[in-house]
This record gives sequence, structure tokens and C-alpha cells, in this order.
Amino acid sequence: MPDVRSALTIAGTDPSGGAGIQADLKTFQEREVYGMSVITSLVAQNTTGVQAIHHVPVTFLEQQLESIFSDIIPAAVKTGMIASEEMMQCIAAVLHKSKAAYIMDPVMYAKSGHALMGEDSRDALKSHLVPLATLVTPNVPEAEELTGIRIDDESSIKTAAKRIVREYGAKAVLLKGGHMEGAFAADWLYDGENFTSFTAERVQTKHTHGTGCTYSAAITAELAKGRSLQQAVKVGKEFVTDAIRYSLQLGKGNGPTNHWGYRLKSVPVQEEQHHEVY
Ligand SMILES: Nc1ncnc2c1ncn2[C@@H]1O[C@H](COP(=O)(O)OP(=O)(O)O)[C@@H](O)[C@H]1O
Ligand SMILES: Cc1ncc(COP(=O)(O)O)c(N)n1
Repeated sequence: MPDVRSALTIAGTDPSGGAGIQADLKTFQEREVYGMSVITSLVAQNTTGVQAIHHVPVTFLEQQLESIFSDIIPAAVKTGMIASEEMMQCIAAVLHKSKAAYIMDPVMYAKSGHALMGEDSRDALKSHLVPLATLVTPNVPEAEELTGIRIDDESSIKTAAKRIVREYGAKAVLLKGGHMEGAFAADWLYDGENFTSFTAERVQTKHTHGTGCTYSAAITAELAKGRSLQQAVKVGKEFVTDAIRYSLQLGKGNGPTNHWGYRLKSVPVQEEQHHEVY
């Protein structure tokens, strides 16, 4: 019997396949863990934006979680889009009893700017889910919303990261600098004691639909395999950077990251080439 590690994503959907549940499952597959999914909201979206959202009833969310946890216990769990406080409470009740590593991606908006979480639920995220998290992975606007700190340099990044760990109770935080300017895309991991930065060259592309989902899913998969947090983030950063470097020019808007990009490492990168469809 092979040692099968499983990972669970609890999130919203993206029928166009670039973000949300679909991105998470593709990433789990690429990182070689058995992927499972519990859906919070059905989102009609594509590369141009969000067209409509349909939330699943909380009782049905609870039933999906029961289906998983009564049968296949995941080694690691990630959450993405969770629209309401009731849903957060329901998920927190299950995670409280679980020993799995828990990666919380505090998804608030789609890249198009469309809100994916009720504004009144942000505090609920802090009170119900952040204290349970092995790792929280906010981008800069999400970290600003969570902490109320304006983030525009390394010092404010560090202050916000410390607040998320020391005051809100996460074990660790990975504050992603993808939204900042500069030649490098740098992220800061704070584990309550030390900061480690993970840096990659910024890729000049608008095709970044699903970067945050893909990154947190890759980290979740690596934790499911038993890697340390530092190692999981290192592998996740390499994975997402390749997925952005080889992102796909699909659709009419911001194309998706390429979940099998790392397999194309041996292909010489030519500026025009990585926008081709293959
Ligand atoms: N143009 C880019 N080139 C390289 N890395 C990027 C680029 N944009 C974002 N990243 C990286 O992608 C990962 C996801 O970050 P980000 O895009 O900030 O998340 P989100 O999707 O939650 O907004 C981070 O490691 C970030 O540094
Ligand atoms: C269901 C869902 N969850 C999350 C995102 C954010 O995606 P990104 O990874 O581009 O920030 C999204 N567009 N849709």
C-alpha cells in the first residue's frame, strides 16, 4: 500500500479553471498529493471577472465536511473564499477537532476587484479562523484589511506580520509582496521568531489569474507530504513563479497561471513564447 498523502481545499469555484477549487486541485495533482474539495460558493467567473455568485447553504457545507472527515482524514487543509461568518464558524468547528496543518488564504477580492467575502465578515475571519492557522497567506491589501496597517515598505510589512501572529494568534504568516512594485516579487515568512524572505524575479505579464490560490495550494501539498514550513514555502514559491512565467494567454482578460509550468523548465524562455497556447 503506497503512502498516500491527502490534502483538502475548502473554497469557491472558478469554472474557467484558473483560480479557486479548480486551481487548488490541479496544484495538488501536480505536487503529487491526493486532492479533495469542499465547495463554499459557486462563482460564475472567468479571465475577465466575476459574473455571479451562488453561496451553498451552511447546512450543506457542513454535510460536505462531514463526508470528508468521517472518511478520509486529510494531512493538510487549505481554505480560500469563505463568504460569511456562519460559514467560517462551521469550518472552524471542524478544524478545531482536526490535527491537519491548516493554511488559510484570506481571499477577499478577485483580481478584477469583485468582492468574494462580505465586508462585515473580515473580523470574523480574525476571530474564528486565524487562531487555528498553521500559516496565513495574505497579499498586501488583505494584510492591510486584517491589521488596519498601511503597508508600503519592509518595515510596515514586518509590523503587520507580527500583529497577525502575536495578536491574532496564527502560528505563522506569509505576507505576499506580489502587489508591490519593483523588479522582484518578494514574500516574507514570519514564524513568531524569525523573518525569512522568498524572492523571485518579477515576470512582466498580466496573466496572473489564480496566483494566490496556486501558491497556497502548493504550500498545502508540501506540508501534507511532511515538509517543514520553510521548505514548503520555498517549493511553493518556485512552483508559483514557474506557473506565472509560463502563464497562459487564454481568454479575453487576465489569463490563468500554468499549473504544469514547472515541467516546462527545460524549454528556453523566449519572451513571446510563454504566451502561446499549447
Ligand atoms: N508578476 C509576478 N512575477 C512573479 N511573481 C509574482 C508576480 N505577481 C505575483 N507574484 C508572486 O505570486 C505569489 C502570489 O502572490 P499575489 O499575486 O500577491 O497573491 P494574490 O493572488 O493573493 O493577490 C507571490 O509569491 C507573489 O510574490
Ligand atoms: C473562488 C475564487 N477564489 C479565489 C480567487 C482569487 O484568485 P487569485 O488567486 O487570483 O487571487 C478567485 N478569483 N476565485
